[in-house]
Amino acid sequence: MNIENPKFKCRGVKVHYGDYEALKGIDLDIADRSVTAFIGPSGCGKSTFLRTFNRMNDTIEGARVSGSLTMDGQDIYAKNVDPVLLRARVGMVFQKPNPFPKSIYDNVAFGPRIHGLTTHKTELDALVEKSLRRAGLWDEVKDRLKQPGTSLSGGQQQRLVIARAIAVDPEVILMDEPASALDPIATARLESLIQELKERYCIIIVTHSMAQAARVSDRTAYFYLGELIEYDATEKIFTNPGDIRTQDYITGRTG
Ligand SMILES: Nc1ncnc2c1ncn2[C@@H]1O[C@H](COP(=O)(O)OP(=O)(O)OP(=O)(O)O)[C@@H](O)[C@H]1O
Repeated sequence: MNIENPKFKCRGVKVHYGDYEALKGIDLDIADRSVTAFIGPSGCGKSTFLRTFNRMNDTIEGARVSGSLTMDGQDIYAKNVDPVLLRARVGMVFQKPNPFPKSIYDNVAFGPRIHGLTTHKTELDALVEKSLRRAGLWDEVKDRLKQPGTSLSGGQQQRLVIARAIAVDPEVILMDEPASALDPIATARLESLIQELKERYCIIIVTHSMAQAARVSDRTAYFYLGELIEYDATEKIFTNPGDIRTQDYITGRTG
């Protein structure tokens, strides 16, 4: 589908694990300030593809990425790109909330400290508060910032991890099945947060829940066996898919 001024442009993106071709040449553009969902049966390559956007596949032994992937027109696999800096611009939230074994405050302050984003304690305090507010967690934790991040509920921990990503001022947030460990109430909370965050960030979400993709995303990409089968407005994908394989998946005949 045609997207004006895309945040990411992927052309012929392949990923191999050793000899195994997990992604077979993906062409797709991702819009800024919107939510893009990746769906498809288990093993189709959604998570593998998600990890290409912040070079997390670099950390997996035997994984090899080829093709072209640009962010704001710049090749993110160019030799002069520092993956650590890239990952601050393109944050990631995983399936299981993974707060560091530190206080709530220190979880959020971690990135800004490493990247030297603030010079004074008051500035850091303000940044921690702003990040927690944006992640919709401030009111619940403002009186217990010194307690361990792991003392929070699963849904709160997931929002803490989002606050930690937000603290380094990213442009993109990648989410790999972020609600799969959450109960329905925490999931609803997370979904409404995603809706708020898209006003500011480019969000890409991998989800097994088609209902969730339908609720939160603007565009949906359907993958099958390492190929992109269909990519369109979410409403179109779920009401009138153009490919029989997409239709089989959304109606529960595949996967
Ligand atoms: N580290 C790895 N080493 C070898 N093969 C891998 C590795 N990670 C993924 N794969 C393989 O690549 C393919 C795509 O996996 P991936 O995890 O991206 O799929 P997925 O669509 O996200 O699946 P799921 O929905 O089950 O999480 C699968 O066949 C998987 O077995």
